[in-house]
Amino acid sequence: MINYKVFETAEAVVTELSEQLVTYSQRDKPMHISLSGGSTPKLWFKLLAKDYATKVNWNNLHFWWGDERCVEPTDPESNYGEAKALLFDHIDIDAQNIHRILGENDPDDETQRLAEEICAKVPSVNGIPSFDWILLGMGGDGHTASLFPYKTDFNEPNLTLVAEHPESGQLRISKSARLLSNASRITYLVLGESKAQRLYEIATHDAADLPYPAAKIKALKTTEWYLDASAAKDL
Ligand SMILES: O=C1O[C@H](COP(=O)(O)O)[C@@H](O)[C@H](O)[C@H]1O
Repeated sequence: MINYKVFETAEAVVTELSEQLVTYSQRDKPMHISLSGGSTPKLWFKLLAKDYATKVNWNNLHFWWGDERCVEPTDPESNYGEAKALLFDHIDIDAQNIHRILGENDPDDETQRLAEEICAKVPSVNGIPSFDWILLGMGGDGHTASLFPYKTDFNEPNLTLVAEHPESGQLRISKSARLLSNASRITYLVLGESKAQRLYEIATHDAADLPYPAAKIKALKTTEWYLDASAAKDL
């Protein structure tokens, strides 16, 4: 049974996520949170910068990313660059709490460096690092992070990998399915009508019968889908 949380508007979705971020930030230990890229989280970042800058205990949170495009951090395609412009430039957070993927570096070297940084900083469960909360998006083709349909090895033993966008050929660095699945909690954040058909397909088929990484990757404890009414219209 897929765990859907449907809200009337996109604003209501990101308000709920913001309140949960406040709660995470009040825990008695540092929390490791992995952000999604692409366009969907922009609304959330803007709301956090506007209304939550002083409500969140930012320095109890460590931010990571599910994936990054192999571009400079100043490139409009950079997932980190977008989060920096919309959120991190507007809040008081220590630079050491922001663990960006260095998309400008050699992808193989960066993949290795990133895995080492994750192992050094994120507490392990079952022998590998376990993020407290991973936010993931879903592309219109069913990809998540930079794990693409028909291109993803779900048994990949490494924690991080280099991926290639199937259409543009753009190189990406991504957490592997193994690392994503070892999170305590995964929240898929999916907004807008353009994702409705893919969501319907996921809702009406066994994940095993679908090629979509977003349908297959689940966390250790909680996997849930935060949707606005437009995205959920066919469910
Ligand atoms: O390329 C990517 O796509 C997905 C979905 O992006 P969106 O623009 O449809 O929200 C995103 O989750 C991933 O991090 C990103 O690099």
